[in-house]
Amino acid sequence: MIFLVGFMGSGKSTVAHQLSKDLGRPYIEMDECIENQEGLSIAEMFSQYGESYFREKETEFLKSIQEDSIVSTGGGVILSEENREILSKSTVVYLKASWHTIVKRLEEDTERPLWKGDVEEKKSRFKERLPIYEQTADHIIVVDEKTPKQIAQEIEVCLKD
Ligand SMILES: Nc1ncnc2c1ncn2[C@@H]1O[C@H](COP(=O)(O)OP(=O)(O)O)[C@@H](O)[C@H]1O
Ligand SMILES: O=C(O)C1=C[C@@H](OP(=O)(O)O)[C@@H](O)[C@H](O)C1
Ligand SMILES: [Mg+2]
Repeated sequence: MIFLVGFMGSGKSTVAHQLSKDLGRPYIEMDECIENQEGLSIAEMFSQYGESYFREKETEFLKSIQEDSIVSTGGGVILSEENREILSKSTVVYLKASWHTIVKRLEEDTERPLWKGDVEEKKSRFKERLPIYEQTADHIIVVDEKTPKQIAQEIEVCLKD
């Protein structure tokens, strides 16, 4: 299993798709699978049942993955110790994006419930999470100013090491 982790907008979903094509390996988009299982969008889960409900579903899903695949996680997957424990049994690749890159990419976003409102709040979430991504990762790929194809190629190189 290869887990892609990183902040919202770092490109986990985009790069998982690219990497899957390049390596000819299946990929799993966690957020989408949870949405399909629940029959609700993530935004609806947050507004109807709260963030903690989504986090429970995230952990349940993580535990249920069987197929050896490339997994695009949600940005908050590293928050729980239990999740980090599961990730630590596989290869974890952190897509490291600068704050500037994240803001540029998510400028138009209206889907992500934790990418809303006060910019300082969003920035402090970004800063709080940075060390956790770094501690959880086996490999760190800086993604700023790179195309998904370039990023996938860098990942392929470090997976061979
Ligand atoms: N390497 C990249 N260069 C430019 N834009 C990108 C890149 N990777 C992702 N994006 C764009 O950034 C946004 C967030 O990407 P996404 O893959 O959904 O990130 P994540 O899953 O980490 O939240 C999307 O609009 C996507 O098209
Ligand atoms: O960072 C987070 O806490 C979240 C990130 C989202 O996924 P992306 O990282 O793919 O945007 C999604 O799981 C949910 O909105 C919560
Ligand atoms: Mg995503």
